[in-house]
Amino acid sequence: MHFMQSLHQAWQRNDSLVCVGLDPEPAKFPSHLRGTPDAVFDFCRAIVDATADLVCAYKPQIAHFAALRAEDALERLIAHIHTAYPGIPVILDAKRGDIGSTAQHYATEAFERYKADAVTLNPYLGRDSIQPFLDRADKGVILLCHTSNPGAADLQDLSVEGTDGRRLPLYQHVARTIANEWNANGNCALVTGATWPEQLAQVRALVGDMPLLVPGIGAQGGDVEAVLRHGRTRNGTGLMISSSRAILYAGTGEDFAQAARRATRDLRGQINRHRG
Ligand SMILES: O=C(O)c1cc(=O)[nH]c(=O)n1[C@@H]1O[C@H](COP(=O)(O)O)[C@@H](O)[C@H]1O
Repeated sequence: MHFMQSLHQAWQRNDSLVCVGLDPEPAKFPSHLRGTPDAVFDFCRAIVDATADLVCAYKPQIAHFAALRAEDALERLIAHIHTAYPGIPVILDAKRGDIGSTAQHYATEAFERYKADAVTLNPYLGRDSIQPFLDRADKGVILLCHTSNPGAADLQDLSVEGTDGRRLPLYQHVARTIANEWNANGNCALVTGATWPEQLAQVRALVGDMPLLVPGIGAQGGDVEAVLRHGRTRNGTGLMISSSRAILYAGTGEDFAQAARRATRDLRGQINRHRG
């Protein structure tokens, strides 16, 4: 199924805009799992099994697996999500971006090796670096626009001259260019951090109903109410509100997966109260 189609269906079916980020950090695992041979997979699978009816997507972050030499666990985890919970889209958070010939290999990595439904990308190298992904109409192409970190302002807020000759912040030029020129297949989405609600509102105004991936809730302190007020579409969707640490490490004992379930359910409830 197309990423956009499965995302829309998951929003409805699970009545949820919550995306659970899968960012394994073994030092934070409960002690009964620490040091066991397949701890990364077992931890993440338990989180998925405890939350699959509460989410609109999962977002494994590739460096968290690669740094642990756990790419094999990532492959098995994504396969598990597809088999056990068909229709829940998997976003591979890889933030790739390279010249076209290399980008082709990154696309193969994301979609053929890992079988992700969508991937996060850095648009900085320009359209030809993204084209191999845009060409996959069935896959989601999620481009960084205004990131959640404090340093987002260093470059993304710089004033540039747009194609119409008027000046605007770089992130708005990125949003406009992607919405008007790169989204011919309707498979693009943008990353806009929850920690920058004003910028989120600007992006929403520029891109219509395009889905926005919004990290920065939970550990980074973003405000759920502000995200909904500035980012939701007219039908009260349009957002993948992502949280990793606040869900994964909500509990530290043998019942960590149940604690993650409670944290996910609470976040879904908080979001739904502001969906309008
Ligand atoms: O692309 C992302 O997912 C992303 C973009 C961004 O602007 N900020 C951001 O935090 N992320 C990712 O979202 C996750 C946030 O994790 P928590 O702060 O623990 O919820 C991490 O995996 C980040 O790499």
